[in-house]
Amino acid sequence: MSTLRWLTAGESHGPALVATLEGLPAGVPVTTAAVAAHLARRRLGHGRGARMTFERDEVTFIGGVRHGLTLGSPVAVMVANSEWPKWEKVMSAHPVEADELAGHARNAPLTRPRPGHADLAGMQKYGFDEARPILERASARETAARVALGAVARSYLRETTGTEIVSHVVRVAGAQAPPDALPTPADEERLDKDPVRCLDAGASQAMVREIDRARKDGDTLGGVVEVLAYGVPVGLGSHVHWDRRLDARLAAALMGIQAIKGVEVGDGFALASVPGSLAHDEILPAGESALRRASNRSGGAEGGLSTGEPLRVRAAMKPIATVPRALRTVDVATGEVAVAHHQRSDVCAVPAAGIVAESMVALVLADAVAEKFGGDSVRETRRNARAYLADLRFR
Ligand SMILES: Cc1cc2nc3c(=O)[nH]c(=O)nc-3n(C[C@H](O)[C@H](O)[C@H](O)COP(=O)(O)O)c2cc1C
Ligand SMILES: C=C(O[C@@H]1CC(C(=O)O)=C[C@@H](OP(=O)(O)O)[C@H]1O)C(=O)O
Repeated sequence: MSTLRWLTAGESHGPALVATLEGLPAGVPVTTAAVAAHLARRRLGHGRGARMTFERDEVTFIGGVRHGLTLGSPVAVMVANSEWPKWEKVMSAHPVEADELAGHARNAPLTRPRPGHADLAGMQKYGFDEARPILERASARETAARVALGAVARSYLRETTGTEIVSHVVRVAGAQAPPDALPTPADEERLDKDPVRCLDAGASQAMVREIDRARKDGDTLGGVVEVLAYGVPVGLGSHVHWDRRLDARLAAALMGIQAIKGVEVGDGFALASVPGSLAHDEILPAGESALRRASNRSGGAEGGLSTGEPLRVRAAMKPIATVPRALRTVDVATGEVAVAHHQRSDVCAVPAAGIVAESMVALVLADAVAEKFGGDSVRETRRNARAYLADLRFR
């Protein structure tokens, strides 16, 4: 049940990714520069692989935007893969011999499925005898399309409810940020400059060291990202049905990111080990017609509804599955024991996953805002949101 509908298409080494977003009102400011800026943030982070250094994301709006504003029609955006000419033969309909590829053996059938990837189960399910047709779509290259749509969703949120989203890395393997280092949107520039998007300098250096050690050891790492949304109005989502709960929608969206294996809302798993008297956020008066919370352990969501406190969600990423010190597998062409296919890969993509997580949170919140406040123009949505907030007995 969604007010906004969105889809992506495209393969990792295909000509382009495309994404559409339907249901936004007219008048949302959207520029290629703003989308490109978020795509650039997604490419960064200590531990990213060689591909990030030479490939470029080329953004083109092909529908729904005119003179920098949405029209109310579906928004369609294309992110071209600048490496396409090098991959055209590999991806072409007619297989070519490996030696035609100027020394690259990339078109050799990938019959040694990589543990931790969709390779093996995908080949079995879709009836392929090699992994290429599976890995092309399973690849996290697809997240570029989501970040492009996320940039549009962020602009809609900023214009209608003033909501701003920021993320940071709270863990890379054994290196952890201090629990009190919560960033605000004012920290975004600093975070974007940090090699692992961590506010605490000591923790950031420890994370970089972990990544360098893993690279040296031919290994890979995962970690945890946290996304915060400030200025979320009270009452997004609903308690009335499981699929309308804001926390459930956020969890599904974050779990839908490649390699995310766990999601927490607020204090999440830690709440399971404390008594109720230390688990909730007491409600206190704050003047005549305002209330405040003594804490924000809930992460801004109670009973499937936003509380008006900052929204706080975390996502745990497993280590990159293409491990240079290649894992054991079976060559499905021969049935022989083998090592998994490996050419190049990220060592750690946790900072990039943070940008993708920001985008998913933006899309979920944009959907919940569109559902609650409606409107065919941004002005109408903003008016509806302000009228609702002004009418609350307590703020
Ligand atoms: C931003 C980002 C970059 C990634 N880069 C790589 C990579 O270079 N190599 C790799 O093997 N996996 C990479 N992954 C993870 C794989 O796509 C993912 O582990 C794989 O699809 C299987 O994960 P799943 O079990 O969650 O589906 C990346 C994930 C993200 C979010
Ligand atoms: C291209 C991106 O990420 C890719 C995600 C990815 C994977 O297996 O998920 C594997 C790598 O690509 P390749 O197999 O071509 O080296 C990453 O570079 C990107 O994020 O834009």
